[in-house]
Amino acid sequence: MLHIYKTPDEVSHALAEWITTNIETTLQQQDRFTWVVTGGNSPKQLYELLAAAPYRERIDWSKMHIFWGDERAVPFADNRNNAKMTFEHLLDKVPVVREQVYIMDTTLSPEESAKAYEAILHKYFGNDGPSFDLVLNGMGDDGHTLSLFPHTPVIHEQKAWVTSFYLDAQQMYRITLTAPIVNRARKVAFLTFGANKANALFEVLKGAPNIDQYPSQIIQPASGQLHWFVDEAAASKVQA
Ligand SMILES: O=C1O[C@H](COP(=O)(O)O)[C@@H](O)[C@H](O)[C@H]1O
Repeated sequence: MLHIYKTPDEVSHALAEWITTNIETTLQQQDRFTWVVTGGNSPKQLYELLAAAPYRERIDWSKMHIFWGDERAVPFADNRNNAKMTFEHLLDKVPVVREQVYIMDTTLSPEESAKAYEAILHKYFGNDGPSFDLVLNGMGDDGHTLSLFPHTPVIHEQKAWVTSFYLDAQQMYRITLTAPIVNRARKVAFLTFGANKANALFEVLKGAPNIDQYPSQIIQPASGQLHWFVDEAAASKVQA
């Protein structure tokens, strides 16, 4: 489902409301909510909104269990670290239970970190694999999501739940959930805005299948819902 709003500000507000309502509704039926958060720049305003009234009070943070979709293999103190950004804009400001926050450990080697995160998921969800209540994704200008970058083998990973690889273009290791695990989620929401994403959004939603060029195309929940929250600038080619 495509949700289009005029400005990035409106997108962030609408998504804050949507996420909060989802959490409230889900927690009427179960006692925990598992949320995979995204990194990058796009979610900063959304996270600030969720950390403030009225959303902060509407969410039962004691029942929130937080995971990451991907991580840049840099120390936690590095500004590029996705977990650091999430703490600064959201988690440090809400009464989340620290033991229910599962960061990708970048003190380990990328390979060990991926294995350790997979072990965490096995322990938490059992061997059948996770089925997260919500996965929040971003999409880069190049159509990547999570750390599934164009023309990288991780796009096709079927066995591992979490994997790592060296991203030549950024001279950095990445750690990422793989597509099959994300596609088991009950709901996946993309947050995407800005004219620089218009081409990728068009190709992902309307273009011919080409997951190597536009990895976001691979995110198709098997039995869950897929939502795109975008602004008019990002949607300009889709709407034309
Ligand atoms: O590198 C990354 O980029 C994507 C997209 O970020 P955005 O700021 O352009 O929305 C992000 O979803 C991912 O977590 C991050 O590692």
